[in-house]
Amino acid sequence: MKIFSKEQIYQGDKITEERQELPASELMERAGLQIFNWMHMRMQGAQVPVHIFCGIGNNGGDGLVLARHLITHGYNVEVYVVNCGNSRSDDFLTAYDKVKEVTKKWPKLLKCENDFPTFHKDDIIVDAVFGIGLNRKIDDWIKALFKHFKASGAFTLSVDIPSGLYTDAPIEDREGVVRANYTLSFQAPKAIFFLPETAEYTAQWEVIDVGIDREFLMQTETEFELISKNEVIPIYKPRERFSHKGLFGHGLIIGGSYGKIGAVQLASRSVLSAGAGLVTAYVPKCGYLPIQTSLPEAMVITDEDEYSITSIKFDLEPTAIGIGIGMGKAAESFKVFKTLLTSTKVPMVIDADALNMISENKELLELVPENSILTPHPKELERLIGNWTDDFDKLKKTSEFSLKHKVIVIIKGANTITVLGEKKFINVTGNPGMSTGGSGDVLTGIITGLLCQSYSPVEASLFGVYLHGRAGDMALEEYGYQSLLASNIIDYMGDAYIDLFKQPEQPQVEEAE
Ligand SMILES: NC(=O)C1=CN([C@@H]2O[C@H](COP(=O)(O)OP(=O)(O)OC[C@H]3O[C@@H](n4cnc5c(N)ncnc54)[C@H](OP(=O)(O)O)[C@@H]3O)[C@@H](O)[C@H]2O)[C@@H](O)CC1
Ligand SMILES: Nc1ncnc2c1ncn2[C@@H]1O[C@H](COP(=O)(O)OP(=O)(O)O)[C@@H](O)[C@H]1O
Ligand SMILES: [K+]
Repeated sequence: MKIFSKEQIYQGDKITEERQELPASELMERAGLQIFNWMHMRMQGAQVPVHIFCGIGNNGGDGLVLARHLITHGYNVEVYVVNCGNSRSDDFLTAYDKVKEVTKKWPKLLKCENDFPTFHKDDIIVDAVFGIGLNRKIDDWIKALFKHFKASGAFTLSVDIPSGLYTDAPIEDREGVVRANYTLSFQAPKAIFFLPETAEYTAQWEVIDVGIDREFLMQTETEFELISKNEVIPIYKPRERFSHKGLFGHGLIIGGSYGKIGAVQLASRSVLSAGAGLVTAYVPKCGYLPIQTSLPEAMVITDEDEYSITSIKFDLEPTAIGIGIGMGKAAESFKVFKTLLTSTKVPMVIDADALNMISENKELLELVPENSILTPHPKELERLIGNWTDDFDKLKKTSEFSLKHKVIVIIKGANTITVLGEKKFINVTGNPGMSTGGSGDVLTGIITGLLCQSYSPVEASLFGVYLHGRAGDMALEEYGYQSLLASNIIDYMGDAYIDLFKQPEQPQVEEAE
């Protein structure tokens, strides 16, 4: 699903109004009606007090249209206009007049803290103060209003985005943002719903279809894209009846050191569970017995050294290589890693200590083969690209890094983001149960296994991250957040594959009437 920028959303509105020859306020009417339908379906006429807080732009206008429908359907509604300036939008004014036609109880004007109403924790707050048009720091009294919402404990529904968040920019004041229990976002979610510094304000979200021009939606290229089942199904390569293991590649996992052989076992097993035909683990001598015993399906090549990787010599032609897990950063390991980078042409996943070696010796970046996949967690990313001021700065610097070195960077975490040049793909699967040692090794193995099966580096990255998270989500149901282990993610890889075609995903949009 595409994620549009603020400018693209305004452009989409304009194009839609022109192409569909819409009367003024029609999109706002659709927006308000859709939100009403959403609430009406859930509330079924319940007389819970609904407090609707409207700004003076179009977000506030949406709130007024909603208020009008709730009032005409007999709901218990209080409407407030948060008087934050003098520039009331035309559509806001139209919506305001229409509310006055259906009730004698006019919206209450709020100008300062003394005007704040009291509400009960069982009431409902609708936040239609600011949408994507927020363009500067909010006044202290509006910040106090948002704190007042939070202190009430009432369920808070935000229209389009939680008020106080910028659509395409970092947060300014963490207290000056509405904490929404639910956000109904028009046409597409916003990138801020998924970034570490802003995701907490949108506990749950849903998309409302206001009927933006389909051609515009299809043809507009976006910087961000959300990757869920619908996006990965077209990537999946079905198996032919007469296929054989030779078609599915041979993965080579290079890593491990004394006490960290398990990482290679996890990654190698993941290569196979992702579907590769063969896997070989390249480990120090001390890894021979553990891997042969715990993973009979794998082949093992050992280094000359007992405890760490000091020479990478193999007489096989791997289809893809995953390197770095549990490898350590010994001087010899660095030397052979450098040699491998200059000599290999096969697609590569570079993780953990291999990333750290690059960070400590930036000249290695010149040698990293084009389209290699780097899989840093945030700490490893910081070592690679330097520190950042906020999420947007981080993504900008990662894009620059990706463009400069022609690599794919997978920023791991909740909502893992795959960065390919300017483009950012946000993954939706995965859960905090996966915050456990070894789950990154599993991801490296899965992506290596997909590269073995002729998935392109970008396909392997997106599909791998999706499957890894999905398997983690399915494992969660059996193990729970605390007890989930990295190896459980591998156990559920089969279910994650089967699940792709099990139930078609329900579209996350409610059709416009
Ligand atoms: N396709 C769609 O997505 C559709 C979108 N629609 C809706 O339109 C919304 C966008 O509407 P919008 O452009 O009017 O902006 P909005 O968010 O109401 O805020 C602007 C107002 O706030 C003010 N203001 C700003 N910052 C401020 C501050 N710090 N402190 C105080 N004031 C501040 C600003 O004042 P000004 O800068 O002009 O002085 C202006 O008055 C969008 O989120 C969605 O809800 C639907 O109606 C139709 C389909
Ligand atoms: N809260 C979370 N939600 C979703 N995925 C998570 C979460 N925490 C961790 N993960 C995933 O688990 C993996 C952890 O990787 P990493 O930190 O490298 O672990 P390790 O080094 O122990 O193997 C990443 O793929 C990350 O996206
Ligand atoms: K809002």
